Amino acid sequence: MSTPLLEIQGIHKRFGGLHALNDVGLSINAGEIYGLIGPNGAGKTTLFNVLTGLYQPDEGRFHFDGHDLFRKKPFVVVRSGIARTFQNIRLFANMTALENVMVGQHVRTRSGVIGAIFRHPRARAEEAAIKQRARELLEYVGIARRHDDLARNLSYGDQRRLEIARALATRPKLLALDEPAAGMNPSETEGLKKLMQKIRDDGVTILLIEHDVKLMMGLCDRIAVLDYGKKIAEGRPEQVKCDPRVIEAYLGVAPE
Ligand SMILES: Nc1ncnc2c1ncn2[C@@H]1O[C@H](COP(=O)(O)OP(=O)(O)OP(=O)(O)O)[C@@H](O)[C@H]1O
Repeated sequence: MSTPLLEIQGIHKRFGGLHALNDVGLSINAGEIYGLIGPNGAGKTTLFNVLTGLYQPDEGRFHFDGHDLFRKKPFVVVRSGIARTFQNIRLFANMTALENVMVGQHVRTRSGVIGAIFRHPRARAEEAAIKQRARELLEYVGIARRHDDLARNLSYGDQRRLEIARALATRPKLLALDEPAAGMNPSETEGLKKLMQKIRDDGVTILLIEHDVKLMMGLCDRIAVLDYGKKIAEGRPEQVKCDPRVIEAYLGVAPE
């Protein structure tokens, strides 16, 4: 069997007396769309924050693509190939769509943000390449026509797409999406589903938090279910939706 792209074991995260993640382990294979579901407060975003270096876990093991990422800083995690979006959109509201994506690429440039500001010749050449790539990414996520618009003027669905473009700009192997369909109408959600499938088909593994159970069941290869900080089930969608612990904790009734 091939080595998983991401493997965590025995992850614990406590906030004072609250045990937000309690012995959580999972492994994600390259090329999967892996879903994370669970009731509000189950620990899903906390797990994302641990996986992206925003929170330091108290215990556990965390390996990604040959790197030991346990308690590593966010920039180390990004450079190792994990990018994410946030539950509450975090764009640079007063920058254009194009500029938002260009910022995402600076983690991979040789001259970095400072070099770009002082406009060294090498930085200028890099900047042109970055701009070109940013245009391609906007095209890829389907919002090329909005490249000169300020991020705050984009529709909600387009802002979500822009966040994905910015995350892809870091050239991730794993893209972690925190509730990307929240607030979307059914046709926007359908479009987003197609975009996620395209991203996966182009070689990027996806870890996804979503409350839209229908979307998750139709999209994910495997799903893990968290409840009160513990993983209570994991498997293919059709297995998970019939699991009595999942029905009791989360689904209430079995979905059709
Ligand atoms: N920085 C923090 N300080 C204290 N408690 C926190 C912190 N972050 C999360 N928690 C708590 O940890 C628990 C898990 O929260 P988390 O946001 O991970 O849940 P979630 O499954 O993502 O929920 P939702 O579906 O509502 O987004 C909650 O009880 C939350 O209040």
